Amino acid sequence: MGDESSVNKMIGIVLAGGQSKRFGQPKAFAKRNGKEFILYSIEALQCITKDVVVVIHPEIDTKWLQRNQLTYIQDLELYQGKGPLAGIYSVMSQFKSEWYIVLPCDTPFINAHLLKKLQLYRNDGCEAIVPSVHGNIQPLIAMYHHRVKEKIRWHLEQNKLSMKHFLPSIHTRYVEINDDDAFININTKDEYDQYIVHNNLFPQASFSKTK
Ligand SMILES: Nc1nc2c(ncn2[C@@H]2O[C@H](COP(=O)(O)OP(=O)(O)OP(=O)(O)O)[C@@H](O)[C@H]2O)c(=O)[nH]1
Repeated sequence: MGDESSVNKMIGIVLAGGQSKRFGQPKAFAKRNGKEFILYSIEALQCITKDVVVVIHPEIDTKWLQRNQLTYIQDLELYQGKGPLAGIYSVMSQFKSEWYIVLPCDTPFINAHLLKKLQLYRNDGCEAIVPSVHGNIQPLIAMYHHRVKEKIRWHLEQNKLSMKHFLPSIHTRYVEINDDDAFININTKDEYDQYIVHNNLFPQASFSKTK
């Protein structure tokens, strides 16, 4: 991955460095239709780019990742525990690319079609392309230009870790997307029962507000 030119290159990032506290076990490996949640994210990204990096929590068992021949790292030590910005920065600082396309590990209804829509805006001169669904922005299902790397570092250093506060500091293009199910993320066992076990999707679905 490292020695190709970074121009026009796209790297996929799967954020799996969270603690899954509300879920009670690593939600990346919870399953929908027999398939791990994280694999839905990986496969959607693989439709866009062959270069996908998974950023894992230190306690995740890596055997599954190795079996599936996936590239994975942990958050840089300095920024561990600092949330999604730490994951994005950790990949940006180790894998060179022009653009990075980010997904969380807990959106098992995600699809590549949505990601392809975001890509259409990458020549707009913007630094981030972020979907909005019924007014809820989704910065963890988004694209970031390599230019924002140092700004992310600054936010990490200042402990300004909220994505919602980070986005206004860069040139962000918001894209309204109405594929409601694609944005469903699973945080709790109740949500797992509702969306996965009972397949109780939109219009009942509610979208997690970004921290
Ligand atoms: N690399 C990295 N990813 C993170 C970090 N914190 C959260 N994420 C990921 O960001 C996504 C959204 O995070 P949350 O929904 O809050 O997940 P979580 O932190 O595991 O869940 P809780 O512990 O219940 O808050 C998930 O895919 C997480 O794995 C982090 O510090 N580093």
